[in-house]
Amino acid sequence: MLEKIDHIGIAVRSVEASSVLYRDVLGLAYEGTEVVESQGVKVAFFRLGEAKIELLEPLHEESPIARFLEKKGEGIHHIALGCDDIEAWRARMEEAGVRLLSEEPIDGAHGKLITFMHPADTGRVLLELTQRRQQP
Ligand SMILES: CC[C@H](C(=O)O)C(=O)SCCNC(=O)CCNC(=O)[C@H](O)C(C)(C)COP(=O)(O)OP(=O)(O)OC[C@H]1O[C@@H](n2cnc3c(N)ncnc32)[C@H](O)[C@@H]1OP(=O)(O)O
Ligand SMILES: [Co+2]
Repeated sequence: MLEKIDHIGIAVRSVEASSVLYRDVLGLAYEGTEVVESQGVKVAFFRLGEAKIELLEPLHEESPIARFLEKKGEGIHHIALGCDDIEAWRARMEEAGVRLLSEEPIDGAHGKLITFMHPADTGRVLLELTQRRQQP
């Protein structure tokens, strides 16, 4: 089943600059930054209850976040839904005619498995499925 809204992804030009609002003004619990080369991003997480805010800064011009910033500027980028079985949810979404943006689940931040779905099939909202890796 879907468990919660895991995080809201926000595209920013500078994680440092945007952290002032979420950490210092809003007082969200800062959980540090992480570079995820495969996605061409540096991310910072801020916890609020069960959900998090994920700030995403592009590492280079080919990053999907760089393209987003170029076309739309800073703003909400995606909604990530926490699930218990990402493979089952991938199959369910495909059955519903929603295109998946990767052949397999991919490595996300915090060692999670993630999958994105094409926004054209989800009402122009980029949705991400995220699942904790099964402990060995
Ligand atoms: C570090 C991992 C972390 C985690 O949580 O663990 C992450 O969240 S990583 C986040 C960054 N990675 C990704 O976003 C990967 C998935 N994204 C993609 O594959 C692309 O960005 C894609 C396919 C969504 C868009 O690709 P691209 O920008 O090259 O295509 P277009 O600009 O032509 O856009 C096509 C169409 O989609 C609309 N669009 C693009 N981005 C978004 C968005 N974030 N939300 C909603 N809609 C979006 C764009 O407007 C175009 O639609 P159109 O009607 O033609 O305007
Ligand atoms: Co995300």
